[in-house]
Amino acid sequence: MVLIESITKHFGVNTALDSVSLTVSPGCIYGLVGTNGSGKSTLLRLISGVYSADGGQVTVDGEPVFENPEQKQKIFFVSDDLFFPPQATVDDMRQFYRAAYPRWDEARYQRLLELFPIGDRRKLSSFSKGMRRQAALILALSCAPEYLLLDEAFDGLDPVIRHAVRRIISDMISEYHMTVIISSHNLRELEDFCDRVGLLHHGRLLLECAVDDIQLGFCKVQAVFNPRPSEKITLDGIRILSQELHGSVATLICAAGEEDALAAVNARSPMLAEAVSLTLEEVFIYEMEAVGYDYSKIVF
Ligand SMILES: Nc1ncnc2c1ncn2[C@@H]1O[C@H](COP(=O)(O)OP(=O)(O)OP(=O)(O)O)[C@@H](O)[C@H]1O
Repeated sequence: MVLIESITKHFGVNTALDSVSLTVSPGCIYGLVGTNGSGKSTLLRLISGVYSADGGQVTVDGEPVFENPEQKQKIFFVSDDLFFPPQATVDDMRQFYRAAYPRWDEARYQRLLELFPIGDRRKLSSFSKGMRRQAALILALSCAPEYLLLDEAFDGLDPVIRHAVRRIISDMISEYHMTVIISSHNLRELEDFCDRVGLLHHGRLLLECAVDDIQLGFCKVQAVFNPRPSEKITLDGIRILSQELHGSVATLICAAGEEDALAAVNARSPMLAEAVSLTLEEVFIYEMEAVGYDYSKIVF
């Protein structure tokens, strides 16, 4: 289990993470989403023990990771900014990781090389961006880590490879009791892939929930009012993330399930009201608008 308790990280005067707490349960695929510079990579680096925290603590299975080589053997971090030694081939990296990770799975490595035939004798520096990503993922999965941390790791992979990698990871979770934390801006992909998501903005955790609960926790209600409301609509006990009024039709984005939101809207006696669920991407955009991160009205 990954336990993050009130973690804070500063870079000079810049606060990259501000008292973030969350728990990632074993066997979970946890998606980290957020605006650019919101602290996703910093959080992954703290979990993997690359950085030490300035406040709070991160533990993996009850132990800190920073300067703890034994704990680090359980964790594989695929950075968004891949680094390989300039002359290295995939085979060189295999030898390096095989020595570093006790659960290295040679049969899986060979199988992955057959599936993704990038060649293990060519210099990694001669690979395309997508091929380098494939190499990093082949090596990461062959290490069979207990905790796999992926920082925008599917970036640059073609759709077929992305799909294949997602399937392999899902299979490995049960086979190796693996836990995955992945950051990405591809919310559609995370929605299909993850069990839970955390939404970061300016170093703070704005939202944390199970992906299945998004449908229970958010919806869009469209309602026709006659007469047209003269003021902003408020609903008893329901947070409205965004609202628009076009003529007599109001569109309300509510932080509530469809049933509760409809009941609250119907209490205002509209002529007609209906609710639809939201995607993760819509929840992301409306939550961001609610905290002033709103580019929707910009016109060039
Ligand atoms: N090594 C560093 N030195 C100084 N500042 C840093 C460093 N790493 C991150 N930061 C700052 O910390 C904040 C969070 O950065 P981070 O890379 O964690 O964001 P992110 O959510 O991964 O962003 P993106 O989605 O753009 O990749 C940013 O303001 C960034 O400038």
